[in-house]
Amino acid sequence: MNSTTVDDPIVRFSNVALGYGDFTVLQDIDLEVRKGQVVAMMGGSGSGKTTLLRATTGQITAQAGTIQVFGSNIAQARGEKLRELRQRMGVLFQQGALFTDLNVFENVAFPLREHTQVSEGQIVERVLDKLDAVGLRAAAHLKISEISGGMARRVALARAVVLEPELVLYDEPFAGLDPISMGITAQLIRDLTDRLDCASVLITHDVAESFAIADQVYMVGQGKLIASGTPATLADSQDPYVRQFLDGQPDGPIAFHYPTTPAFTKWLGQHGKRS
Ligand SMILES: Nc1ncnc2c1ncn2[C@@H]1O[C@H](COP(=O)(O)OP(=O)(O)OP(=O)(O)O)[C@@H](O)[C@H]1O
Repeated sequence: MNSTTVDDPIVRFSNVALGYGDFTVLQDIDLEVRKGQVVAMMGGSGSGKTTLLRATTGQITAQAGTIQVFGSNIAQARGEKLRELRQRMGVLFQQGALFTDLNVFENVAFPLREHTQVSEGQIVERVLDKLDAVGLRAAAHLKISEISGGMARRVALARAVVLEPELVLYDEPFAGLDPISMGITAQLIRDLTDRLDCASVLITHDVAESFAIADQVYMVGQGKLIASGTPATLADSQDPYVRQFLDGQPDGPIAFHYPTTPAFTKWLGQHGKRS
């Protein structure tokens, strides 16, 4: 069994192609995520960010190339091995749905009760510690209906890290938040990464928030990796795609039209038309 050493990246994509059926969304992807890093994976709508996240968790397998997570080829991991790899990851989904019939404390305690045998005393300690990290220790007793949307996001964040994962994946962590909550969430992600010494991957299109906390940025578009580097390097880039994305310009190389896929061509053919 492979296992990571200090120098190994936590996630490594080598010449990876990803897609669905005969539709390839992204190809020639090389990327690395290392311990202690916050890595932002950015790109326009439909560019393949969520697809990258699904590939990292092993929900989809690469059409080409290899994806290593914690030193293991995720495509070859099955059953117990896949479960073990996934237990080392925390995922914060965009709709980080909380259990509305449980209070804040019980929501965060849930993964501990499900996946560990730790004592009740340990549960109280660990849950309060994570709630403290997101500034909600004193909200432990509240019902989910009694907290705001921004607070709910922080509870979901505490729940995503309560098992102290080595890798945390955030799917659009800033979506739908007001500017202040966005800034707080970004800083929380940075602080939690440093505090747990884990790696964090953000799937996002929010430039300001992710650039403020990321060590490394990967930008996807036009079916490939368009740019990678530190936020400062990307901010200086003159690449037209990078500029259009960072400056939010409506006109530029980023396509407005959804690309024609084999599945669409087939569908069109069934309607007596050609693309
Ligand atoms: N299950 C699926 N089956 C077929 N095609 C899919 C599937 N999921 C996503 N796609 C396609 O893959 C491409 C990339 O989608 P993805 O969700 O990864 O983009 P994204 O960058 O996360 O977009 P957004 O920011 O809008 O959420 C899109 O063209 C999408 O239609």
